[in-house]
Amino acid sequence: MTEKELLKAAVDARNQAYVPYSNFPVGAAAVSGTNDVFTGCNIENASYGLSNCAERTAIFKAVSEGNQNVQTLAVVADTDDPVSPCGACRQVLSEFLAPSAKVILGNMKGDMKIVTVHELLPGAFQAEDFQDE
Ligand SMILES: O=c1ccn([C@H]2C[C@H](O)[C@@H](CO)O2)c(=O)[nH]1
Ligand SMILES: [Zn+2]
Repeated sequence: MTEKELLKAAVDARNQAYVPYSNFPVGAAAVSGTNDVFTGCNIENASYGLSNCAERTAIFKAVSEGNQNVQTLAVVADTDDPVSPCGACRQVLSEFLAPSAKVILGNMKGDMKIVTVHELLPGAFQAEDFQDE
């Protein structure tokens, strides 16, 4: 799947966003190690803090269907510059994407920026920091 195709999948997922509070729909698409694509949107809640971002929805869908290694993740929103994932999502990305994995950031104008997970969150908290081995 090309970067453009993956962004298109994220744009389609964005149409499913449940955003009555922010009116800021976001879409994401995660490619698994076996090249399956899992899409996600942000899903908000009347108890605001329970809202889930598009990136985490997509990653959690991948994991819940047996894909713990996400290769590439695309995210898109209607921002001036390519959308910038929140800190919580950066941490979750670092759990399921390799440090060098590609994250494709986009907006509705078609701007695109490709970064690595490490660039998004250098020094991410890791299981190795507290587990044996
Ligand atoms: O990268 C981002 C940034 C924000 N949001 C969501 C959270 C909330 O629903 C809305 C406004 O912050 O956008 C995402 O889904 N992804
Ligand atoms: Zn987030």
